[in-house]
Amino acid sequence: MHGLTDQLLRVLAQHWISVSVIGLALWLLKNRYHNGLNKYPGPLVASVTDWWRLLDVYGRRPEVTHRALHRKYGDVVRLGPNSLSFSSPRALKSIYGLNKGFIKSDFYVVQQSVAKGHRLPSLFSSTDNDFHARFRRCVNSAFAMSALVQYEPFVDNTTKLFLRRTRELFVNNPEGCNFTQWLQFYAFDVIGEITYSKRHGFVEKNEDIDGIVAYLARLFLYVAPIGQMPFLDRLLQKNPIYLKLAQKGFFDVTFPVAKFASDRMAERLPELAKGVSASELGVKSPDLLSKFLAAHEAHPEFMSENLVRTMAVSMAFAGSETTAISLSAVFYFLLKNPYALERLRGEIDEAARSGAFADSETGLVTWHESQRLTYLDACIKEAFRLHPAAGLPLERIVPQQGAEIDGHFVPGGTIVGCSAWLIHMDKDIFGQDVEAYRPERWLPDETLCQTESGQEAELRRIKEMNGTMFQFGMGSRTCIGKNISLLEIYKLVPSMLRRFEIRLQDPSQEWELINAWFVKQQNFTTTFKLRDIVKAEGELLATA
Ligand code: HEM
Repeated sequence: MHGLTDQLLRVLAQHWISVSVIGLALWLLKNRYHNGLNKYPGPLVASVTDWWRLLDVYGRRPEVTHRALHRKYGDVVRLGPNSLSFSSPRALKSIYGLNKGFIKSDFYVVQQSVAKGHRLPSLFSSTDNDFHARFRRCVNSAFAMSALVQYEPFVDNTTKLFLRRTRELFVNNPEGCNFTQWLQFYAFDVIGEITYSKRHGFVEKNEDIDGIVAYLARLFLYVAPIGQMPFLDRLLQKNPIYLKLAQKGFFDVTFPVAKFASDRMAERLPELAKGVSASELGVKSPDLLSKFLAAHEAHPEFMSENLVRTMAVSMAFAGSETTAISLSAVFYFLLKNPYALERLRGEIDEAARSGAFADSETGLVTWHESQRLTYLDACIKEAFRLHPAAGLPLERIVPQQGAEIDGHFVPGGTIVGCSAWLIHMDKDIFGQDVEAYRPERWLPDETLCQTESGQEAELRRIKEMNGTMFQFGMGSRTCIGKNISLLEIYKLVPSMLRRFEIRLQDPSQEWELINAWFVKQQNFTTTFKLRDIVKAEGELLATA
């Protein structure tokens, strides 16, 4: 026996290079034929190793690659040994439909934050469906459409401040404004105010408070590629040795937003324990933190203080960059398409003249007022369609028994996903000119509405487009903050257009995109001039 082992070791020592090459070849072959996924087309290298997709995402424009691959290979593309991308809206219900048993992949685990060496699964990053369902039930009502009325005063405060600061800092300033960053400052302050009744102070100071924006940008640049091979995270940021040392207090890498959340909780918890009500504490209208704390009181066995903190921090993580990117997209496409800007401004001015807006001093538009602006709605939807914030497939793992997706049986354990960057390009749903910015696609075509059947067909077409939009995800993990972000966007865009003449500093310049999970715009510099706010006709007569 010993003789045989010695002989084997001697052969290995002599031929280690050939043995390694054969081992590697076998491993690559195993990957290639894994679970029978070799029948799906895609780049050869992608089928044998996840390094292909890691490097692609590291290149910062994976959505461009994904589009090119689907154009070449069709509706299903293999992006890794165990990973498939689906581009047809037909796949959405199978993957994201309720009670289908799919779970989020480890891509999301890489996004879990760590506090004192312990991982903190959040509503966003948890891969446990039962934990998620319980968590979501505890906090869902805080995000309902009916709760929006309570948050509008918070959004109003920050929006008025934003309008004032834009005037002070950027009107007639030849240096222009880094608009994406400025909108991100806005989104951070709104979320701060809605969550804690307190802003971080980005807009007041026009600076990246505590380096939060820069921290988030670095974080996403890390999680996007590393999330393609999540085991690397256990060697890097979530290395067990590092986590152990952090538990023992050798490091404290608390994210500045987590510190802000902890400080606000520390202000409230002892007082609430003494029976002091939120309003006595100066919380004007119920903010998100007071709702999360109420959930903690109602379900102390589940909704721990830690979960309250995690939820508060998630608001900034999930709700600032995404909203700022979407706002930037709305403005950018308008500025690049003067006919659309003209038409939208016409709609807003017309509404102002007819007395549709209560405020003619600051230019602020209420949520309710914004809902009557149909062309505004079309411009926002078209920007969402052409520039969805999330730039990667929303990965899910197929349940053990396998599943039928868009006519294909996919074995259990396979990672599958759809990206809004592909879904929104479906010509059958959105029209042959999907590449073009055309807000009119969201409005009934008057020439086709001459007959009742024509009108019905137009309404059906628009309903189908609305039902296919994927910028907020779908199903049980759909964006919980959707209504809050819509509140911000539908108010800010018309308010800014009433108040300012906004121009691209260099009209010929295109923005640059960086897809680090969220597709952030760079090089989007604008200039501002003050506009006279259009007043209601009745108001003009009264002052004449
Ligand atoms: C235009 C702005 C926004 C966009 C485009 C957006 C996009 C998304 C998407 C695509 C998902 C689903 C991710 C997945 O299935 O993998 C999601 C989930 C989520 N979003 Fe948003 N989001 C936006 C604004 C917000 C805001 C303002 C908040 C907080 C106030 C927020 C909080 C969350 C949370 C907590 C989740 C996880 C929900 C769950 O798994 O139950 N988002 N968002």
